Amino acid sequence: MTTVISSNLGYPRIGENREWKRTLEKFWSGKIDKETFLEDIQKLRLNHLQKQKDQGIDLIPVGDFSLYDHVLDTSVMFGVIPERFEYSDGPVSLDTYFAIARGNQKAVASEMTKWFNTNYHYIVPELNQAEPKITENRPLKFFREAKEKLGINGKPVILGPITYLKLSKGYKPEEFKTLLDKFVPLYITVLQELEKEGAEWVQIDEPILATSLQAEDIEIFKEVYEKLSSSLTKLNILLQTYFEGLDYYQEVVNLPVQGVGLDFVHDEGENLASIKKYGFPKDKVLAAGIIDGRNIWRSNLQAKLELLEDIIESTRIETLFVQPSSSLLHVPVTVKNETKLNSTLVKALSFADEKLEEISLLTKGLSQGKSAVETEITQSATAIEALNQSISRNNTQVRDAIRNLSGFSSDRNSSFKERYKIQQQEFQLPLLPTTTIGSLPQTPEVRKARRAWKNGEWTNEEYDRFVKEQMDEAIALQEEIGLDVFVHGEFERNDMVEYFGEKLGGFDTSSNGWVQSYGSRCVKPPLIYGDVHFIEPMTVKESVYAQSLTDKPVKGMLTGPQTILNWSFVRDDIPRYEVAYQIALALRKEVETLEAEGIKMIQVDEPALREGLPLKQNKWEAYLEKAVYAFRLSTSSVQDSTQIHTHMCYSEFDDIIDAISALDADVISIEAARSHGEIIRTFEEKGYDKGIGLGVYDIHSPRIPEVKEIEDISNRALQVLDPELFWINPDCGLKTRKKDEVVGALKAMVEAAKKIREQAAVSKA
Ligand SMILES: CN1c2c(nc(N)[nH]c2=O)NC[C@@H]1CNc1ccc(C(=O)N[C@@H](CCC(=O)N[C@@H](CCC(=O)N[C@@H](CCC(=O)O)C(=O)O)C(=O)O)C(=O)O)cc1
Ligand SMILES: N[C@@H](CCS)C(=O)O
Ligand SMILES: [Zn+2]
Repeated sequence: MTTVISSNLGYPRIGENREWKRTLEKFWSGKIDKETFLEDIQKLRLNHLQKQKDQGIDLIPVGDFSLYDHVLDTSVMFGVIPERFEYSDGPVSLDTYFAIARGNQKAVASEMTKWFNTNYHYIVPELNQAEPKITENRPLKFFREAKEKLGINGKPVILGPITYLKLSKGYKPEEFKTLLDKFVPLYITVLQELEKEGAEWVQIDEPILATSLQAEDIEIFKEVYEKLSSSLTKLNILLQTYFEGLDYYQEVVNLPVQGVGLDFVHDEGENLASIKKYGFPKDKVLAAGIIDGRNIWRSNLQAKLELLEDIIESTRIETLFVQPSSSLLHVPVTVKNETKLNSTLVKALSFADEKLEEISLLTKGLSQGKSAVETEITQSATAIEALNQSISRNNTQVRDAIRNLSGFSSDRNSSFKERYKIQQQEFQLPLLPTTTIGSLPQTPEVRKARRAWKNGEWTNEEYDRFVKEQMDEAIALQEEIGLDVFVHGEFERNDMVEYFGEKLGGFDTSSNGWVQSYGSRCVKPPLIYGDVHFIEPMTVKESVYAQSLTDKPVKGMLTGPQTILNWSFVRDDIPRYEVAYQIALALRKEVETLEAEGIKMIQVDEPALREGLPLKQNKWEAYLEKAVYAFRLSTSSVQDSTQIHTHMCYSEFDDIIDAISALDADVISIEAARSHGEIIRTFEEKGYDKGIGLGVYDIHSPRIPEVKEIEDISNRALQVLDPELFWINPDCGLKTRKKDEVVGALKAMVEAAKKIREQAAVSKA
């Protein structure tokens, strides 16, 4: 008989009403002092633990809660603090901790990047000549707190040494082993102290195991985990993987640890297949991640129980943990406050708290027999069936369109070269046209106005008038600055994805379904629950109005199919690519409407195209082919004279440059300011033969760049890119910046463009 234990991997930090975010921001702005801040935060942390306890979770994670980011927590615990923050010794202060994440007067923040293929961002550790040391045994601190305050014997969570180092920068590949040798003894100390304190299990997260690794990496895993294990006598190590199946399944499950956590949701069936083929060591615990930690759909408990029974049958293990497929960090807190969604949809949802309930129910079902949870099994099946049968999932027009996709061309009428000539004629733009990426500052005034409108304090007319006034100001400002191609400013949008979720059919938006994106910044991913379709124009009113104010071209501004898909919670009863095609067809109608209403440049942003890449490289080609097709489906029906732009804000570019070119956009603007060198090298090697704007300044910083800096960065790019095709623009949208920062920076950018044009004219003469 297998013993079954319920477990969790991590709980959302933000609180039911984003209390975490509000407390952090109050502290940062000096509205509360440190003591109040720490008290409020502790209340929240303990409340999260208590909730998990009340939900009947046996193994509750501790130390997963963070004041900003868990990778930063790991760096700070090991004293990995860049020199510019002037840390010397002893405990790391809150000021230093937040300075690394957010920068301060003297030092720029550390870089932030995507956590695997999620929309969560971590702070990249800078290892440059790091001499790591333990500044504080963080997991121990939170293990003690849970025990003392709530009587919980928690499961400390630590980011594993190999994943930590692989996610870091500031060292050469050949230095990896030497660095690891410095960190492993510190991990041993942390674990031994936990053991002494009475911890039974420690969860060591090594999600890097779910990516494409080399055989030598696995050898490193063997060495490291041998060292960790042999230094412990009682503490059990749970080696936790997530987000994909394991290529080196046999090697991983045979590592010298007491338990292995596998993702049975996002692995495309690979982990189960491996278990069936190779078995699972009987003396180890299998921690089965079977409740989706990254999506929000209620589980069919019957199907999940069958899967668990299959796992038990195939392994005959003594102990099984039932748990989510990953930390619940990636899903909102609770469905209970969702009072505005339709009842069919709301019954089919499961956020973090409901997922914990599902885990408890499955544990009970396995331990006490199915009959113990018969009612809940029926309820879950009924809720899911009702959504599947609903009219929203059976839209014949959408289904027919998807069946007949060949009826929609995904090719423009003419080649880029021919279009280029026609568009040059049409727009008469100067050499090196200047533009921005779309959003202008979302000031507190703009957010307040939207809140007033959403709360019913403002009428539609009042809100429309307000948005128009913002556009009047924005167009006048762009005239004054002297830009060549304008934007309307995106003042009407809460978010570049949520906004479309509010307007497209097949989508709904939750009231409180927030998830952390980076630091205190959250996003509210819309819910794609039905067949996606165009209802009415979504952006045309604003674009047409803004265009009416100027003779300069104003770009229509849309978010692309892959990005809408990636930043939404997507139905899981049909393939994701099919949903992307549905979105693409809806966007195609919007593009056609914009064009028909006289908008001659249309930008379709795809910042999440790269983030959506599967973690395993052998799956990239299939993904990219579909993502490129979806983009082309959205944009290809326009006339040759209509200029299609796209934008991507990430700098790792070289490995997907062919796919980017295949989008066949007339102009792409990409983030480049922080990694200009690398990008230029990519173009040196591979070239690029369509319109391109490399970001010439970093929009994440409030700093106003010097004209000379922008000139230099542009001139370097112009050594490898054709000046006839080169655009000058910032890295990304300007919504998070203040107005005066934006004006200063854009004026410098326009000035730099003028100077480069003058130099070009001189050298031509
Ligand atoms: C480009 N990025 C995006 C990603 N994902 C998206 N879905 N969207 C993106 O733009 N992923 C990668 C990056 C991540 N970057 C960011 C940047 C900024 C934010 C951010 O600022 N988030 C805001 C919430 C934004 C929002 O939707 N605001 C609503 C208002 C909601 C609200 O909090 N209202 C307050 C009142 C506000 C007031 O009075 O001033 C309330 O109700 O109490 C809106 O504008 O209507 C954040 O604050 O976290 C996120 C990701
Ligand atoms: N058009 C959007 C793109 C962000 S990636 C903006 O400017 O905010
Ligand atoms: Zn961007």
